[in-house]
Order: sequence, then structure tokens, then C-alpha cells
Amino acid sequence: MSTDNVKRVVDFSLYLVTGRNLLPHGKSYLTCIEEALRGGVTVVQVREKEVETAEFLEIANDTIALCSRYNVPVIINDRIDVALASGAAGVHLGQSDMPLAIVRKLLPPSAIIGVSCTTREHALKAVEEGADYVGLGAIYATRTKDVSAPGSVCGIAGARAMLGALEGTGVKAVAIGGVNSKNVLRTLHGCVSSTGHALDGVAVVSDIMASPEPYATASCLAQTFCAWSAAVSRGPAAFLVKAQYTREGIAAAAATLVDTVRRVRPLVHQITNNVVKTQSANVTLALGGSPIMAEAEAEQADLARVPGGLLINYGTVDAIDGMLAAGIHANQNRKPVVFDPVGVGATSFRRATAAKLLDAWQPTVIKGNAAEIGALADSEEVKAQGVDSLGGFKDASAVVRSLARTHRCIVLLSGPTDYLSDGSTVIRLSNGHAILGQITGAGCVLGTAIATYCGAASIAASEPCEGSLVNGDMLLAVAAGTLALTIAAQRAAGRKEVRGPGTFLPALIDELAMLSPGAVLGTATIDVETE
Ligand SMILES: Cc1ncc(COP(=O)(O)OP(=O)(O)O)c(N)n1
Ligand SMILES: Cc1ncsc1CCOP(=O)(O)O
Repeated sequence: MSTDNVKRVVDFSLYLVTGRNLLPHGKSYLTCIEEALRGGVTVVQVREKEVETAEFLEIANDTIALCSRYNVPVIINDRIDVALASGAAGVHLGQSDMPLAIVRKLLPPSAIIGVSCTTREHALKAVEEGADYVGLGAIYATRTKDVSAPGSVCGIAGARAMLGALEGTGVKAVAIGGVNSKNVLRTLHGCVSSTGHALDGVAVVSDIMASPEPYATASCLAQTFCAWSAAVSRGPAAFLVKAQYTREGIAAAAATLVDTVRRVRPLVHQITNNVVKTQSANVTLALGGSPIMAEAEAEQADLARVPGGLLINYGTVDAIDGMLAAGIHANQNRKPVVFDPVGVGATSFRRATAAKLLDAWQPTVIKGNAAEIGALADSEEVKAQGVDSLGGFKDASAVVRSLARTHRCIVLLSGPTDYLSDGSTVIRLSNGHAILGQITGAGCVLGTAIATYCGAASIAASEPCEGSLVNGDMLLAVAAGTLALTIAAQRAAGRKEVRGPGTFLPALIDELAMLSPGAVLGTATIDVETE
């Protein structure tokens, strides 16, 4: 181990943890590591679970000799003796390994010490004990390590809580467990605390070690990290285009999007409840989109490749596997995902399902009524009665802003006034009509309208951003979709042939089909609150 007193500054952005048992047939260990280093790995951990000490030391020495040519530090997993004997840059400790305080005494001051964390308590303890970095995980299920014990998978939500505990400490953090080139962007976007504390990197075993092309795999991971870092510096919710929003600007963008939807005709893939399927497909068509209601898990990968928007309205809470796959594939294809957690506060099953879905994929938008948004925000202020809400929030703006920060997405609270936020700006929209409350699925078709507009806005986005999960300004798209539905409802309710909810619904479809940019500009009632 280096006896230097000065701790080196480590770039944790792409942390390769080795696993020789995963190497593809014919690929040698050192060839794999060298290709990965050339691809952009910035730190290497030698993790050997089944070798005797002498062999472990030999592997460590060979790895250090190679990595030093790339100026990349090597960390040793678990074994302080091997770290000392090989002169490695540091060690990585698990929760049941030697206590950090003792390891610190045994190693030179320059040693980098990392600790595995699965809970917020682990993270707080690691900070207190002076860890240099923490490995947060397992984020997802993995076959590389046994994570079958309850609590071994912390998920995105767990990583957020741990990152919150690191705020202001200088302790670096990497996410580990099931992270790969396909989900790395979603992982980076999701693993951010509500205060904005983000990951310093990702740690990967099998995606690189088992790859026939470690150079390509590592390059992809490294480039994604770089693109994400650049995007993150642009706004609070990372994938959003940070802009100064004004009432006039929102109305103009919403008016423009009316025609954009008809021009680009986005595929609007909807996994929604049986009560509203026909209605939702008709709303999509009337707006100018192309609906497809498809819930089988096996078809999600193909559908996600077609540009457009995805709505996941878990209504009667079935087809969960399809919902999981749909969101994951949508994230991989950088398509907007609108999540409508219908009645999430009504049962513990619904709460658990929402948590599972939100751990698996990153929503672009969460929309809900007061009870649904309250349940996700852990607020007692508004009660659920089935899928309906009892009461309202004292400070709805604060609720949507905070929930948007927690989930790194746009949050829309629907009601007589709709509140939407990207975690910074809050937009209030006051169009619509009370008769919407008399038809079933008014909230569900609002989700459809939003998915349609988000899909169109993402297709039409002029400046694709590699580090973003979705292209285009999704806050404006949500505002536009909401205005389209509520303004059409207002116009439909005013028609002379509309005598009640039965005649209102067909009139609403007609008004959606006839909606003009001018009607949006002339009718939109918008207020903007900036922080
Ligand atoms: C970066 C990083 N994070 C976590 C781990 C897991 O370490 P540990 O808990 O000691 O489990 P084993 O790796 O020993 O199975 C890690 N190695 N690296
Ligand atoms: C070592 C370790 N610690 C938590 S999960 C894990 C294994 C991660 O492996 P992979 O990147 O192949 O999922």
C-alpha cells in the first residue's frame, strides 16, 4: 500500500468490481480489465471470493501493475492484508467485515476506504466512521451476489434515502447491484436525494466482466455517465429543460402543441383500466394521436422502440409484469412515461405496487387527484375514499413541488385547479368544468391527454440531449395536455345539446377533435409560481 500521506482524488464515475468467474470463454482476466480501462473505467476493485491468499495477492499485483499504466487506482475487496501487501490504493468493506475504525488504524493515511450500505443507518454510520466512499445497493436484483435475504435490495428509493444522509459530507457514493448499460441512465436519474445529492458513479460487475466486448460496454457506461453529468447541471429534475416559464409562454407552447400532436401523430401506448379503455382510445384519436392498448410483457420491448408516449394507469392493478416491462423499456428508449397511480391510498397493495413500479422505472410525470398525490407524499391531509379524495391541501404548491423533487419528475395534482411542478416552478391551471366530475374516468383520460402531448413533444424536440431520459420540455407538454382536455371540456359543457353527463361525453370527444390553437390561447387560465 502506498505510504503517501496524501489521499488521491478518485474519479468514481465508472467503478469496475472484478469477477473472474464471469469472463466469457476465451477472454483472459487481464485482457478484459485492459479493454475496460481503455473504455473508460476509472477505478477497479479486485473481488475474489474463492481463492487462497497467495493467488489473491498475485491477482491484486497483476491488476495494480496494469491499472497503474492507466493511472487508475485499485481497491481490494474485504482483505486488508492483501491491500497492504500489494500496495493497493484502498479496501472495500462489507457490513460484516472488520470495523472501519480498526482498518483505518491498520492502513496508511492515504488509504481509500469504502463501505457497503443498504440502509440510511448504514450510510450515517459510514459517514461518522470516516468512510471515503460508500457502495449503495443492491439497487436491483443481481445474479452476481446472493441478495435474496429480505432488505438486501435497497432499490432506487433506498439509494435516495442514503444519498440524503451523505448531503454535505464529502463522502462519495456509487450505486451497485444490477446496474448495466441499459439501465444506467435511469439509475443515475433516479438515485438523487430530494435535496439534489446525486451519485458520483456506478459500480458494475457482470455487465463488463461477462461482456464479450468490455471496451464497448465500458465506453457506453462511461459516455452515459458523462452525458448525464452534463444534463444534471442544467436543472433540478435532470431530464427537464430548465426554462423561465411565463403565463404567455406556456399558453403559446400549449397552442403550438395542439398542431404538433396532429402533425407527428404519436403512438400513445396505454396500459390502463378496463373502465376507460374505449374512452381513452377515443380521446387519443380525437387529439390526433394513435392509441394502442397493449399489456402483455412480451410485447413491451417492441412497442417501446416506436416513438411516442406511454401511460401506465394501474386502475384495477393487474398486468403488473406488463407495467414493469413497459416502463423499463420506455426508459431505455427515452420515451416519456406518465404514471397514474389510481387509488394508491386506498389499499396497502396499491401502495406497495406503486413503490415497486417506481423502483423499476423512472416516471416522467406522476398525475393524481389529491388523495393519490397525498398518499405518495405520505401526507395525512387528504383522505382517500376508494379512488376519490376527501378534502384538499392547505398548500398544494408545496406538495407538488416537494413530490416532484422526491421522484425527479413532473407532478400534476388534478382538481378544479390543476397544480403541476418540475420541483422548481409551479404552474396552476384553472380551466375545466364541474361536469367532468360526473363522468367516470375523467382523471384517466387526463392521463391519456398528457401522455399524448408528452409523446408529441418528445418526438418534436429540436435539441436531443444524450444525458436526458426524455427529450423536450415535459413541463410544458403536461400543461398543454391538461389545457387541451380541460378547455375542450369547458367548450363541450357549454354546447346547447349537452344536457348532462350522458350527452357531455360525446361532445367532449368532438371538442377535442376540433380544438384549435386559438381556443387554447383565448381560454387558457394560467398562473406561474417560481421559487
Ligand atoms: C463498490 C462496492 N459496493 C458494495 C460491495 C459489496 O461488498 P460486500 O458487502 O463486502 O460484499 P462482497 O462484495 O464482499 O460480496 C462491493 N464489493 N463494492
Ligand atoms: C458486489 C455486490 N454488492 C452488492 S450487489 C453486488 C453485485 C453486483 O454485481 P452486478 O453488477 O453483476 O449486478
